[in-house]
Amino acid sequence: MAANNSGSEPRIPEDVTLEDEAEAEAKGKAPAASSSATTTMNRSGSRPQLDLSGAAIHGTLEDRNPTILLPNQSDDISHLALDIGGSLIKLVYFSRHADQPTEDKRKLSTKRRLEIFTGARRSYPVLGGRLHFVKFETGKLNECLDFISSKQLHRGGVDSPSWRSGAQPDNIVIKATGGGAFKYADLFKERLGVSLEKEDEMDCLVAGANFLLKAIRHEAFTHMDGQKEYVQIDQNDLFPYLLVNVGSGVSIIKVDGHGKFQRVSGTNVGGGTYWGLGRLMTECKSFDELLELSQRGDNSTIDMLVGDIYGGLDYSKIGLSASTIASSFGKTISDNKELSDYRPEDISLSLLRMISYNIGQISYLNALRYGLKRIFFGGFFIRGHAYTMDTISFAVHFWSKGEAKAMFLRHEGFLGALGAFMSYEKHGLDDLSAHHLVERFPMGAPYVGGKIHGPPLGDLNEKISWMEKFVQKGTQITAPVPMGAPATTGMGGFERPTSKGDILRSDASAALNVGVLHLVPSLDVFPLLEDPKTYEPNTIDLDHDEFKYWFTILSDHLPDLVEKAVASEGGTDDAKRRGDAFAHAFSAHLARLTEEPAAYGKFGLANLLELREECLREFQFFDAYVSIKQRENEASLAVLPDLLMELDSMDEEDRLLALIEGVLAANIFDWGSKACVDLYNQGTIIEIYRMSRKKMQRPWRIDDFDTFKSRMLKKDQPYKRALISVDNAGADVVLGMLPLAREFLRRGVEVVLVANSLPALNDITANELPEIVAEAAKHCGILRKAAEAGGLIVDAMAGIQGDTKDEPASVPLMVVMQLILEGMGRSLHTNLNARFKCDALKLAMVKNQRLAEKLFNGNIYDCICKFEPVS
Ligand SMILES: Nc1ncnc2c1ncn2[C@@H]1O[C@H](COP(=O)(O)OP(=O)(O)OP(=O)(O)O)[C@@H](O)[C@H]1O
Ligand SMILES: CC(C)(CO)[C@@H](O)C(=O)NCCC(=O)O
Ligand SMILES: [Mn+2]
Repeated sequence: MAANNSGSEPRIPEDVTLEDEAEAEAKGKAPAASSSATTTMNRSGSRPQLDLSGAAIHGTLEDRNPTILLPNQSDDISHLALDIGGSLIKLVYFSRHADQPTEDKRKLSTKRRLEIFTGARRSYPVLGGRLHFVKFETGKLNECLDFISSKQLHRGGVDSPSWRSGAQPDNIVIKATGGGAFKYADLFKERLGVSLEKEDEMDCLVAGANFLLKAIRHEAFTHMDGQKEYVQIDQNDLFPYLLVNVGSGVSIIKVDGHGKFQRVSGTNVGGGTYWGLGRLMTECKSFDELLELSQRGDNSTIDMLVGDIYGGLDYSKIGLSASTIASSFGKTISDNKELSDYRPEDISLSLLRMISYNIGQISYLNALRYGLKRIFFGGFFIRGHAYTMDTISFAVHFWSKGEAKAMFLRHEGFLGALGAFMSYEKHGLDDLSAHHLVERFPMGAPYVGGKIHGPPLGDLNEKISWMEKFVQKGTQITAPVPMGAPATTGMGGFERPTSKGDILRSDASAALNVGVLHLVPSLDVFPLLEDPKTYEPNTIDLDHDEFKYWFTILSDHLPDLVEKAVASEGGTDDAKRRGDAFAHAFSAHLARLTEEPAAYGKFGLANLLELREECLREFQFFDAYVSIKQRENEASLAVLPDLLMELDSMDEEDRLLALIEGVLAANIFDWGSKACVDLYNQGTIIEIYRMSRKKMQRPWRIDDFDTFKSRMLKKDQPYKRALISVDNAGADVVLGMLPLAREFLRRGVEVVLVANSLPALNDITANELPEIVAEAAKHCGILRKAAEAGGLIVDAMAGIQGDTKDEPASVPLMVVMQLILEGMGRSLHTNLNARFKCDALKLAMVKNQRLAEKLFNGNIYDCICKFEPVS
C-alpha cells in the first residue's frame, strides 16, 4: 500500500473494485478495469455510483477494520425530491448511512462496525443509505424551506463534501412534481438558490406506485371490516391496475406498465373537499382534529337513511338495508335546524362517508369501464384511517359484487414524491428489488407537519433527551393507530365507527408509520433458493395472540439485555442513559405493535427480533454481549482439542452422529432464551454442554439423521462445497459448528462459514470468525491447512435473518452443494419451510416451549435435524 500524502495513514489502491474479479466474472461482467486515476465505479450500471478515487484508510495500520474515507465521493447519491400539492408538500430524501462526522470516537466505531469485512476478500465500506419521508402543509411552505435549509438537503445533506468545503454549486437542480413545482419555482430559487426541475405529476404518481409495488415487500394491503391484510403482489401479474390518488382532488389512472398509463378520470370531490367543507362547518383547526371528530360521530342525525324514507324498513328488493345512506346530508332539509344545532362530530362523519363512498363508487365505475380487478388507492386523504379505508373498500366491494378489490398503500401520500425521486437517472433505483430495501422504524421523527416532533435524525444526545422527556411525562411514544373496526349492518349500511382509544393518533409521530427505507445495495437474492419470488423467510406471522406472547417474552428479557448492553459499553453513565433510552424506545415499539401488530407492515418473529437489534444500534450499542461472547469463546476453545481428539478416535459413522449431536447440544447457548439463561447460572459452559449432550435422546423431534448420514457416506457423489451458516458465539460455534466444518474439510469438501455482519444478541459475527478459526487452527492441522489454503472461507450475511448472502459466485453451478443452517433464527423462525436448489440441513435446538408446541407439537429442548436433499 502506498503512503498517503496526508501522513501516516495508509491508502488503498485507486483501482480498488467494488466486487472482486471472481464475483464480477460470475455475474457475467468483465472484471472492472484497473489503474484509472479517477475511477468512478458503477456496480451494475444502474446502482448508485461510488467514487473510490483517492480512497484512504482512516485509522492506524493495526486497526483490523479501518474506516475508508472516500474524499472524492460527490454528493450525487444524496438527493431530495419534492411533490408540492394543493394541500401538502411531500419530501423524499436520501442520506448516506451514519450521517455523522467521522471524528467522533464513538461514531467512528459505529461506522467501522457497520462495514462488512469478510477476511481478505472485500475491504470497502458497503455503500448504502436511507430514504426518508417527510411532509409539510403547503400553506406552511416556509417551514419546509427551513427544514431543507437546516439539513442542507438541497446541497446533498450536511455530510456532503460540497457542504463541508463551503463550496456553493452554481446551479443546484431539484426534481419536483405537483402543481407547486410550477407555482413556487421562483420562491425556491430565491430562498434556496435552487432550480426546480419539473416532472410530470401523473408520470411521478405512476412511477412511485410501480416502485413501491415492486420494491417494498408488504406495501399493499386490503382493509375490510377493520381487518388489514397484506397482499403479496406478483411482479409478473401486476398490470393492468387502476390507481386512484386521493389528494386535494382525485386522479384516476389506468396503469398498463412502467411508464405506460392513461389518466382516465378524476373527481373534484376529494381530500380538499372533506377538509375544506369540514373546516367551514366544524371550525376545526386541523385535518387530524376533523378526522378525530368523525370518530365519535353518528351520521344518522344528518344523513337521510333508507330506513328514514321507508319507515324503518329495508328496501331489500333492490339490495338496500334500512341503514344505508339514501341521501348524504338529506336529513338536514327537514329539521329546520341551524348548523350550530348539529354536533361537529356528526357533520365530520357524514362528510367523510359521503366523500369516501363517492370516491369508492367512481373508482369502481372506472374499473368496470376498463375491466380492471384491482384498484390501488393513494394520496394523503386516506391517512391510514381505518374508517376511510373501510368505507372505500365497502363501496368497491358492494358495487362490484366482490369482483373488484380495493387496496391501499403504506406510503400512500408519497407516490408522487417517490416518482420524482426515481426520475434522477443516476439513482437507477428503479432497478432495486425488495431485497435491497429494508424498512426500519427509528425512534424520534424529526419534523412532521412543520413542527418539531422529535430530535433531528442521527443526533443521539437529543434522541436520548427526547426519550427522557417523554418518560418523565409518562407519555407513551406511539405512532398513529388506525381506529377500531367500523361495523357494517348488512347490505349497505355502516354503524358509527367504534373506536378503540377514542383519539386518532396525531400526525406527530407519523414517521413511525412509514419507516425509513434502508437501501442496502450489497444485499442480493440467495441464488440457491428454489423459488426466490415466493420466498418468505418468516415461519410464523405475528397475529395478535402470537404477538402478545412474544411481547411478554421480550419485555421480561429487556432488563437483562439492558444490563448486558450497558456493561458492554463499560457501564458508564453515558451508557446507562443510552440503555434507559433504548429500553423506552423498544418498549414504545412493542406498545405500538401490541395495538396493531401489522402497524409496520407484515411482521414476523424474525422482524421483531431484528427491530430489537436495530433499536440497540440506534442507541449505539453494537455488540451487547461482547464480553460474554469473549468469555465463552475462550472457555470453549480451551476444551476444543480434547473434543477433537475424542472425535478422531471414533469410526466414521459414530463420528457423524457425535458431530450432529454436538451441534444440537451446543446450540443451547442462546442468550435470547430465558430458560437457557437460567441454566447458565447453574454451571460452567462445559458442564452445560455435557449435560445438554447427555440429555439428547434420539429420535429427535425431527430426525433425518440417518438419511443425512447415508448421503454423507456416498463415496461416488461427494459434496464439493458446504455453506455453513453459524449462529452463536462460544460453545455453539467452537464446539458445535467448527468440528462439523472440519469434518467436511477432511472429506475434501470446501467450506464457507457464513455469519451475520452485525450480531443479534450473542451471535458470532463474520468479523469475529477469522480470529476464532485461527485460534482453533492452532490445535488442528485440518483447520489450519484449510484456512491457509483459503479452503475455509468466511462470508458475511447482512443483519437480517433469513437474508443470506450469495454463495461465493466463483463456483460453477453444477458443483454439488450442501447448505447447513444452524440455530432457531436461521432454521426455525425463518427458513424452516424454505426450499433450496441444493441439499439443505437444518439443525437447531428449540429453546422456547411455545415455538416447540406451535411448530412441532413438541417441547422445549427438542432437537431438529431436518435434511432436505434435492431429489
Ligand atoms: N395534516 C394534514 N393537513 C392537511 N390535509 C391533510 C393532512 N393529512 C391528510 N390530509 C388530507 O390529505 C389531502 C391532501 O393529500 P395529498 O397530499 O395527497 O394531496 P395534494 O398533493 O396536496 O393535492 P393535489 O394532488 O390535488 O394537488 C388533504 O386535502 C386532506 O384531505
Ligand atoms: C389537479 C390535480 C391533478 C392536482 O394534483 C388533482 O387535484 C386532481 O386530479 N383534481 C381533480 C380534477 C378532476 O379531474 O376533476
Ligand atoms: Mn398531489
